[in-house]
Amino acid sequence: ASVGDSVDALVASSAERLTIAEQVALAKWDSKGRVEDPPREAVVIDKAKEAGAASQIDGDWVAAFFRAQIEANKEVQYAQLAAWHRAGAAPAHQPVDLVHDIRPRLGLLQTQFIRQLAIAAPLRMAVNCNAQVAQAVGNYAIGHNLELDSARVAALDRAMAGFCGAK
Ligand SMILES: O=C(O)C(=O)C[C@]1(C(=O)O)C=C[C@@H](O)C=C1
Repeated sequence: ASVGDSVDALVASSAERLTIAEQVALAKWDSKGRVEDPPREAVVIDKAKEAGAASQIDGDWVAAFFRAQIEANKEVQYAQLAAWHRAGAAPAHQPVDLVHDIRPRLGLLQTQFIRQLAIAAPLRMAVNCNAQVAQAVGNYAIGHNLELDSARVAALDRAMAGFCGAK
């Protein structure tokens, strides 16, 4: 896979992670739990840094990348929970097990992210990095018939916002 393709792959993984955010939101609707769980965020970032180190990926960069992924995840959760509060109910759904099902799925995705980050690493220092990432998100949106000004595309832009710059 080329470096350019790897940014497309990161955008696709980010979209997958945001789809899982919808399941997280359902779990939190049922449990009445808070969206933001700072100790859990610390665990997610520590694990990512550890996995990144094994692939010779800069720890500060991996941390910045996953902080953005987590922020986007919360953005999706807040929007969905508010929509369900306005509607008076969440959509009918099976029980969602955050700890035993959803977080492990996020963990599997993390492995995929690390692989893709290792390939895409040279691009983060490119002068046009932000433009390339924005373009990759735009291409994803077009390919999936998403309006560029939709909440989903905004969340994808947020999710990829930690990719460029720094070391
Ligand atoms: O695991 C959770 O509880 C989530 O809401 C997911 C997630 C994440 O993106 O990894 C997002 C927000 C929380 O603060 C912690 C982690």
